[in-house]
Amino acid sequence: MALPDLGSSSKDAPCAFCNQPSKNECTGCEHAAYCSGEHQKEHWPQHRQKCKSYKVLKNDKVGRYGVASRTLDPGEEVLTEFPVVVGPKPDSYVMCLGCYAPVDGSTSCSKCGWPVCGPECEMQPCHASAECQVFNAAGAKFQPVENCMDSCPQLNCITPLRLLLSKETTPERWESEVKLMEAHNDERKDTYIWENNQINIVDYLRNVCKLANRFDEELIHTACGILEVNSFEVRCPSGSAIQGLYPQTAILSHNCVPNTSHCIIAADNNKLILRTTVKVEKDEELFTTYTHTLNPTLIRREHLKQSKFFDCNCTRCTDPTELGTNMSSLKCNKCDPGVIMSSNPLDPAAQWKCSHCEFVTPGPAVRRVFSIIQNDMEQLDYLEPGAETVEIRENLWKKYRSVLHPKNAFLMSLRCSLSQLYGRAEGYIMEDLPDILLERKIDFCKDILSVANIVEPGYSRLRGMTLYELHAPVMLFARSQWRYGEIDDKKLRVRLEEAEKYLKEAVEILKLEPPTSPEGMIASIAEQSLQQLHESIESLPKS
Ligand SMILES: C[S@@+](CC[C@H](N)C(=O)[O-])C[C@H]1O[C@@H](n2cnc3c(N)ncnc32)[C@H](O)[C@@H]1O
Repeated sequence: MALPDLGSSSKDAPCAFCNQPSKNECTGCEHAAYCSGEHQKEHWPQHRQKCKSYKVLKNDKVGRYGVASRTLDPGEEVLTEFPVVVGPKPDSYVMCLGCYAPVDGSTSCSKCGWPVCGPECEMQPCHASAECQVFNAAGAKFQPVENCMDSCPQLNCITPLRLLLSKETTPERWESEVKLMEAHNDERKDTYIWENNQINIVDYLRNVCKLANRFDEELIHTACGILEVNSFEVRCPSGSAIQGLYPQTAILSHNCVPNTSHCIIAADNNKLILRTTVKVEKDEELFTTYTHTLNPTLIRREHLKQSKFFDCNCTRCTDPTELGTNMSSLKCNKCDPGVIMSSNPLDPAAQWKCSHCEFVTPGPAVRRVFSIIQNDMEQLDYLEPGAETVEIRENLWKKYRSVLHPKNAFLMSLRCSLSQLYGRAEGYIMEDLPDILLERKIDFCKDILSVANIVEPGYSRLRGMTLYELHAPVMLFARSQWRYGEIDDKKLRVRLEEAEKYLKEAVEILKLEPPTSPEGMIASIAEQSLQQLHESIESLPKS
């Protein structure tokens, strides 16, 4: 652990731990004092757990934002927080209002008639102490839906209503945290979402639910805006994705290269843990990402503008090469080595130009190409896992590799899914993969890491998962080559040590995930594999 970052202070306050005179003051919390010398080593780790690792500042560009109040190590916990509210996202399918599992509408709450799995779920406080009472008192009925997999706008009022009710039940938290959150009402007023909210949420709550005396129109729209701009996705054990409002974490600004990552522990009342992914120096800004890092700049910026109402001008967005990754670039079909990039990535209308020939094309034409690819990629989400999904992705790969730069973000997304399918999909399980596919999986993982090291560096889930995917084919390919006499014992050891290095780092990253999450479960499998791999390396003849 790094030694303390102590500010020099003229205050002669006693050490917070041993009461001896001290001239040191923690630069993190600005009030605890430390003795110097020997005690420092002992007291610093104790203090580190108590001292707030970030502070909140404000400027005209972003509003509130967070900075590190001392140097933070990679993977260090920045904060933990419980949500003010959780509930369905807008336009979700019909789900139980107690546990959020998908339901078909055949079971409902005995008190209000809205969808729940059964008696246990209707008693869950999130439902029983919130909307259930309102619906019951007002006689607001849930209208049966024809197809339970379709989006159900009736549920759109649930989370805003829960948030509004929290204003009455926990007014301190509303006053000190929620009220300060950005809702972007002025920008949202002209959107179709605002119009839909007016009907499905504002009018519904005020008229059908008879809440007009408790919540005015502006307040309801503000609650909707706070959720739209600030909420995080929460994955439920049932597989449903819902939303949660975490006011401290939501203070962090966006950057397309984040230096933090968070996980949410469903089994611990949806507790969120925010950690750094890389070393963050004192006074450096803490960033999260509001969008998918494996998207090209045009798509990321469009998403941020539409959903969070700002133009991202981060270093990655400003650079036509996306920090040298070429994640936005296309191949030139007029010359061989040419790479096509935007002449101004902050302007969607700017010309895209070839780096080698005279070819130019307008930004909107590139956007149309991206739309076609996005559409193809979205179809992949509806495929059942199986051999066919490998082939469909490989075909898309072939289709786009002549158009896109090899490191383009869309090809990276395809690599991500293929790297996980090779070794798991039907007909492609790890033990049966021929060497050529082991090598393909290795190449995919290495390519993903080459961009992940830049756009999601350090302790990121993307790096952790990719390192885990990489270790197995490296190990199996080495063994296969050794078996056929293509490499000797010495080379085998080198390769297995390489696999061990990947696995070690994967464990280090993934063990920070909740043990019951998919990544946390992989961490524990990886830890066992690491032990076995280590033993198998130890048993090799030493040269
Ligand atoms: C989740 S909130 C972040 C906290 C917010 N700054 C506040 O004061 O409550 C998201 C909003 O912060 C602002 N914001 C965050 N990151 C930004 C960035 N990189 N550039 C400009 N504005 C940003 C935008 O107004 C955005 O809608």
